[in-house]
Amino acid sequence: MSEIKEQAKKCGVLGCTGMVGQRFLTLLSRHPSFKVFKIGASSRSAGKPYEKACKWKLSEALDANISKLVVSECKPENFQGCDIIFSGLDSDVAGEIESSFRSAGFAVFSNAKNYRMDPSVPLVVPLVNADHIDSVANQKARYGGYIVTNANCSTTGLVLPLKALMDAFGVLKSISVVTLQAISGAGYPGVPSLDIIDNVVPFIDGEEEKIETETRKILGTFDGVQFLDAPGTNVSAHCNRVPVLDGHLSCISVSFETKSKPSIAEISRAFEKYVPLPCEMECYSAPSSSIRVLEGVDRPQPRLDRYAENGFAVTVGRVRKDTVFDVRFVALVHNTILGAAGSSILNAEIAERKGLL
Ligand SMILES: NC(=O)C1=CN([C@@H]2O[C@H](COP(=O)(O)OP(=O)(O)OC[C@H]3O[C@@H](n4cnc5c(N)ncnc54)[C@H](OP(=O)(O)O)[C@@H]3O)[C@@H](O)[C@H]2O)C=CC1
Ligand SMILES: N[C@@H](CC(=O)OP(=O)(O)O)C(=O)O
Repeated sequence: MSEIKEQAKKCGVLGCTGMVGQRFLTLLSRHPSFKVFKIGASSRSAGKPYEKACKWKLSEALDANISKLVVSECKPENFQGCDIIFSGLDSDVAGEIESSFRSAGFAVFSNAKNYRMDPSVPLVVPLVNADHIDSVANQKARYGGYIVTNANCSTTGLVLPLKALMDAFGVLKSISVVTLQAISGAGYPGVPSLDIIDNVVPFIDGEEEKIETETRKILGTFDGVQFLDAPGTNVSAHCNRVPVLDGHLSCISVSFETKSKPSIAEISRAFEKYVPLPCEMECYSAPSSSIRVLEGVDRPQPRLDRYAENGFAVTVGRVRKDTVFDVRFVALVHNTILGAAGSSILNAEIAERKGLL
């Protein structure tokens, strides 16, 4: 766009018409140093102005300049001049397209599942394992560019409170999580209305496996060469789709390996005191408080709490003793903000601070 300032990073957004793509454009439209420069989607949308190509689903109106941009096909040559590529691509096509952008030398920040468990690609929940971004030097040497992935949206809402507990009390032995996931998580048009209205669907394809495996990589370490899974961290997940627009709620129970079990007050304090790296670095999108703890007996709730810290925090409530595990609580994450586009943007802010852009 013509008004892009000299010092602003020019951003390309792949998958711009989808639920995550719409969130990218909204968040980037008010970003002080990242500006939308090119947008891409499928050949069905390419060649059309964004306002014609996209079925806009967010309550906030989009910036008029962005809505007039013409959608391109997702080919690296159409994104020349971009400093950052954000991807909200469907996973059926993300693998090949993102790899072509990496080979063309771009820094790609992806939401898709394709490369999350790749041993050379960091899986970064920015409020949890920002240090894993350092590993992109290895990809740069091999491919010219690099891919940084962020996690499955439910995984993101889980690992943030788990990381606070790990830092405070050591290895987490066993974790049980039961999710209640919003329909925007399934993309657009997503779950048929006849399936979800007046209903709960107790199955989301592949979701439980992703939560169980991604959690160990994210809570693990990067030793300069490879990613090492966190010890313990045995996760059992049940996933359910519920008739909520945005916001994934999780009921979580945790057992610690340590014999001296922390009290409920100590656990609540560990959530509140947790300060992740992007907050220390004062990244623009970092929340002032990354885990918000609520006292109300019936909180958090998606409708009331999903926009805590502009959607960049996880809200925790009902922290209490468990009769089988050591502690149980409820956590809420905004699935398309911290659970998707917002985390990609924070990852790019971290990469910028580290001189990797
Ligand atoms: N929704 C969420 O809460 C979360 C989603 N994710 C992941 O983020 C990604 C995007 O999700 P979401 O926005 O919900 O999905 P949507 O289905 O809403 O959007 C998919 C996007 O991919 C584009 N696309 C589809 N086929 C092609 C193609 N052949 N070439 C180029 N572009 C194509 C679509 O463009 P067009 O309109 O032209 O078809 C659209 O822009 C997925 O990988 C998803 O798994 C991750 C975490 C959370
Ligand atoms: N499957 C998630 C959203 C998503 O697309 O996740 P992933 O990128 O891990 O497939 C949901 O339905 O809420």
